[in-house]
Amino acid sequence: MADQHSSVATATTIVQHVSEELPSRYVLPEQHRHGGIPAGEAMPEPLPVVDISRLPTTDEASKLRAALESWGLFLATNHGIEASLLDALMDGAREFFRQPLETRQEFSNLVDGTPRHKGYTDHPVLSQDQTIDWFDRVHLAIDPEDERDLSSWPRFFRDAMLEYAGESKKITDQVLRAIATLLELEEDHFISKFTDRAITFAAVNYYPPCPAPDHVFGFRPHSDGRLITVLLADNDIGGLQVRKDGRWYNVPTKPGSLLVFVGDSLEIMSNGAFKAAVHRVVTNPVKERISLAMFFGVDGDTVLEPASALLDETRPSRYRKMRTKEYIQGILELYSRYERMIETMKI
Ligand SMILES: O=C(O)CCC(=O)C(=O)O
Ligand SMILES: [Fe+2]
Repeated sequence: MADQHSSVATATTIVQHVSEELPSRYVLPEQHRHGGIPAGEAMPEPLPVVDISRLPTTDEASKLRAALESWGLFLATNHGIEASLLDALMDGAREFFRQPLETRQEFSNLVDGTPRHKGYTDHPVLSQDQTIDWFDRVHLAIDPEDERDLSSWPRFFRDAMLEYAGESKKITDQVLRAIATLLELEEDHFISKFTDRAITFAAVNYYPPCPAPDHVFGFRPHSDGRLITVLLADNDIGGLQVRKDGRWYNVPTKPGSLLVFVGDSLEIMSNGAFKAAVHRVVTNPVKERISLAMFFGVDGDTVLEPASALLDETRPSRYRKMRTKEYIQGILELYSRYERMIETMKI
């Protein structure tokens, strides 16, 4: 999420020392508490499932449309990625987070004390008085390729991650082709924007057990900034929730499948036809949880704006234009105040 991180003790470290009392910087201000009830509701209908291998067919494309219109999120099946690769990623991630702090810090995001948007960190902190969420993460720059810096990736999941990055990009391309077709745009409308400077990031998230789940967020409510997020979520433990009409619903997982989210950039480019999924993670008092998010975005200089073919006199632009890098910077600034950048873009 953020480009800046602090060097304070991580949630993982804190949880080893604190059993009942939370350090105050994790404790949510009263107005942001989730009603003291971290449990979300069961979805009123099953989470839509899209068979990626059937996506070019109109049947499957209409399922995709329904999924995007109702939740901005769906479960992707038959995506072509071997279950063994997904398992290797999860196992590698789990192994990394089980290492002593010393080992984890070999991959720190700090270079001479200065945070970068790569490496191992506790939750992004923009100011010292901001509350933070109960998770640690490893950020990896995947694209552009010249920023990849493989030697700095934790060996525990390096090879699996590299393979997975390529495979999940194929899913993203298939989904974006189908979405362009649904919007009656050229099939390559979105993927033609993935130039060799396009940005792909991976985040490996770790939520340690939390002694007070109703006083913290695992990950505060947000939508992802890029076009598409492909998420590999822990099958053993829930916690991810999505918001719809002001209510929070538990997102189910399915072994072998992936979750695909619409991000803010796609919401803007589709002129709001498909809205970004607002989601959050709640913690568990006894179980740890791991997820792996792959964010696919356009390059920083690309202007985010609705596709011109979607605009005419009767369908005006519903969003202001902004360069991607400024948009992402805006997300980071508003994040500390629990606000969403996309709201400031609406006309
Ligand atoms: O942990 C999860 O399930 C979601 C993570 C997430 O929302 C993110 O990395 O942006
Ligand atoms: Fe997210």
